Amino acid sequence: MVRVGIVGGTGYTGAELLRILACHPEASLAVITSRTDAGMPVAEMFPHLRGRVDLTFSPPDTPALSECDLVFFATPNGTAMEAVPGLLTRGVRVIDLAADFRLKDPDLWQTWYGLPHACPELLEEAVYGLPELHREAIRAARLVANPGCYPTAVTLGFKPLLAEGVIDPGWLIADVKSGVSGAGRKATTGLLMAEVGESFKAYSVMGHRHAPEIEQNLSTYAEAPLRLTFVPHLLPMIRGIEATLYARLQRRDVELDELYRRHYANEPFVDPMPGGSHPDTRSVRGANLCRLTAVSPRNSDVVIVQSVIDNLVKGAAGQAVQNMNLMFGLEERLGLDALALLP
Ligand SMILES: NC(=O)C1=CN([C@@H]2O[C@H](COP(=O)(O)OP(=O)(O)OC[C@H]3O[C@@H](n4cnc5c(N)ncnc54)[C@H](OP(=O)(O)O)[C@@H]3O)[C@@H](O)[C@H]2O)C=CC1
Ligand SMILES: CC(=O)N[C@@H](CCC(=O)OP(=O)(O)O)C(=O)O
Repeated sequence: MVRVGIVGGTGYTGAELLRILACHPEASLAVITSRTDAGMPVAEMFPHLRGRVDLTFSPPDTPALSECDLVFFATPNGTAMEAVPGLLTRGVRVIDLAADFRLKDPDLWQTWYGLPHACPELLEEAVYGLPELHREAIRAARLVANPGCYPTAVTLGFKPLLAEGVIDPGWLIADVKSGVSGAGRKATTGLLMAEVGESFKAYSVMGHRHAPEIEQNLSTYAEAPLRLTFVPHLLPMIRGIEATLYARLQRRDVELDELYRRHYANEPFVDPMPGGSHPDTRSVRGANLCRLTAVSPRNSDVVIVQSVIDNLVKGAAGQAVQNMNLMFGLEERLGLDALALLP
């Protein structure tokens, strides 16, 4: 059994970790933290866990975290980096669901996250936790940086085309939409139902912190400098991300369905659908899955990729458990077999 701790257990990704881990046959939940709700039984805050999780929230400075095999940080950006060095020293492995260890360049991190990195010496060691890119490194990692939700959908969508030299890396567009749970559980006026309901908007069009993360992922596969336009949108729904990706073909001798099928043939959590199908967010709601498809409309040199995930599952907690399975030599699918919820 893997003895697991969760820092930040009252947010949406923490709650999603609890939902998945409560049914995981090889994980034993040992500690879960909250500063605001320390002392409260978990099942009182989250009644769907009654009878399944018999823990009480502890403050995040509890020494019990040091006795875990693995600690997940489901906390705001800039939190994990303060505690991670101490945990690693005590032999505890860490998966951070926030962005603290995702970017390799500490100056770039400071530019986008607004504060100096507390432990830049760990950035090189940290493994970016997208199993479809770094499976072998994740198995051996002490510290995994779980990807952002938008970068998961966009990276998995563009990667086959770049890796096989099919598109021009100098002209990539990612038009991506997210449900409001992507912004977390904290009270924010802009996320009230009366603000987001019956409305739809783009945001951070001048630059979003996920752009450098996506560029870092995809640059490895690009033969020339990568130029990405990334525009996120907020949708009046709760869960889900849909990424519509555009690129210019630089080769026409490629059968896109075959390319995606071959590229993801051994990936348990990526489902390449036939061209002409339209993956929708409800087909992945609650599931640890990215569904995608690529087409090039007739007489056009543009390829359009559609990629969908549940931001809280393949975009966060599900992917984190997939990484845990790899790190502890468990079957990669363990605890992650849930199908999507329909409707
Ligand atoms: N929501 C999503 O779809 C995704 C989120 N992420 C990332 O995952 C992380 C968590 O996101 P999410 O669950 O949405 O966030 P929430 O805002 O919903 O929850 C944050 C949690 O962290 C705790 N917390 C806040 N500040 C601190 C602190 N200084 N020390 C310890 N605990 C703290 C909070 O509890 P308390 O204040 O009581 O301690 C709460 O439990 C974020 O970095 C987010 O960017 C990544 C991918 C997708
Ligand atoms: C809808 C919405 O607001 N989404 C969030 C992204 C959530 C996330 O995954 O961001 P991290 O990199 O911090 O983990 C945003 O745009 O800030």
